[in-house]
Amino acid sequence: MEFPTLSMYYPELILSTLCFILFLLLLANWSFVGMSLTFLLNLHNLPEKFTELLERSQLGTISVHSSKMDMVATTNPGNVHHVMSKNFWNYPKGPAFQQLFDALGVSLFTLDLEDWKTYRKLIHNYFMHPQTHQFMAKVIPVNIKKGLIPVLEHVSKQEIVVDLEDLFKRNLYDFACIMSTGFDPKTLSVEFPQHPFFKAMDDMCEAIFYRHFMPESLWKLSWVGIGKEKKLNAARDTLREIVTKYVSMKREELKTNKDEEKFDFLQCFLTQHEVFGSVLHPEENIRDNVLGFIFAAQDTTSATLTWFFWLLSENPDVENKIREEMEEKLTVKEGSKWEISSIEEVRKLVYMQATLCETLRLYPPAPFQERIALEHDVLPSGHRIKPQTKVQMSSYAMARMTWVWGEDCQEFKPERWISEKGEIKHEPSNKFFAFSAGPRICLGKNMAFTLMKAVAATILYNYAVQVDKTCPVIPAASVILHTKHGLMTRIKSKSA
Ligand code: HEM
Repeated sequence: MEFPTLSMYYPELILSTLCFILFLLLLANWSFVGMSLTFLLNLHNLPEKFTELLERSQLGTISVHSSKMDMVATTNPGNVHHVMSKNFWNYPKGPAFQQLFDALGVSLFTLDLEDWKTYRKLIHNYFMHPQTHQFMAKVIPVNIKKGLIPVLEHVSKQEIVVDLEDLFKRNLYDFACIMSTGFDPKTLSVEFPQHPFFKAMDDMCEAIFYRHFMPESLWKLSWVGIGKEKKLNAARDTLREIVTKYVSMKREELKTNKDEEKFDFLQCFLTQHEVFGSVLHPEENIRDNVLGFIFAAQDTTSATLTWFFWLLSENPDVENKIREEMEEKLTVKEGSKWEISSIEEVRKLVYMQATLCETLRLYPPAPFQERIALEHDVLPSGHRIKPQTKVQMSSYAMARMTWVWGEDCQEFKPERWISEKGEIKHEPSNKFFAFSAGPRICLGKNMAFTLMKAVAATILYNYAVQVDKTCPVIPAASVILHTKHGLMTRIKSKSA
């Protein structure tokens, strides 16, 4: 008779040990798990669930305490101002944020305190430099003429159903790559070529979203290589590989023929241009900041344009007003299409800008921001903060609070953005929180508006967009507010 040996039981032993560890983890994190479960069960409409909870709270703020974590969630503009501006240095993103977003490495987006300050200054210099503005002014029209228009012509002639969100992701990836590296990957072309960037970006954003609702100790078991963490590992490698390739291509290019016309982010970094100072930056920092640039520019603008076109399909009167404004303000040769010749043209489109602001108010691409307290504090709403309390601020929920935006807050109303003088009404960033607020406010806000107006005007002036109403348009489970199933449309040329 053969006696059982230990090796025969290896699989069962491993499985039961893992179950036991899991059980201990659950016990240790029980209240956090309870809260996470509530959210996990509502993943399909999490932003709405969050809004519901905060709507019923006092002063738009709730606090959750557990043995493992203290958290305050708020939609209160006073609290947002306090955390993001007034007491900024007490509320870094913290090491936990860096771990959640580890795929973005050591970039402006993940850095904190003094390190962040150093890179913010350098990257701010780049964004404010007149040559950056000139480079952008050249890139936007070329990107639209060579990338967007040929594809729109093709899908309208062939009467192809097109996912507008996919089209925007491609167009804005191409734009972000040219601005950040000087190279055009041409992912928006009539062949709609497969490109590893898009799957990697979607997998990364989804996995980071799920990490928010799992105990850290669980998702840190990533060596097990399962599920979303496995996809995240692959995504991290893919994204790094893509950017590393651009860095070496740039080095080669710089050796032979430095293109004086280009003023891309990477070129400035590598040539130690005055904007980045004469310091030699570590290779990883260069790679991660280029990736951070692409992440910041591509996903946010493509998500906004997608919700913008969906909202127009639900509000034809708004679309008509945009068309009237374009007829009045854009110069077009009789019988021809409108093609952007200079970015100054779209600056005049005030109603279009108001509609984009209203889209960003209701569907902010980054629906919430998180900070972690260093020291004891009291928020303007009276909530007490202990060191290590997580403060979560939701711009999505804030847009739906009657006491912040008025009784008509749920309505899509671009008019709320227009002043009596017919100009764009300024709303403080702690209330219109889509671009964040305080010293960490988005550096690409102006670039984003110019770009989105140029793309939207090209489509709306020259084409009719019919949204397929049989396909539900709902938010995806992701840190970026994309749609779950895309935006299926038919595009018809007006001159056909
Ligand atoms: C609709 C478009 C956009 C929206 C809604 C948006 C929103 C935001 C938000 C919410 C943040 C803060 C993120 C955080 O701290 O966790 C941010 C930061 C940033 N954004 Fe944007 N963004 C947009 C477009 C752009 C574009 C086109 C660029 C250009 C590359 C850009 C560059 C940046 C940078 C560099 C930061 C980091 C700032 C820092 O941490 O100091 N953004 N953006």
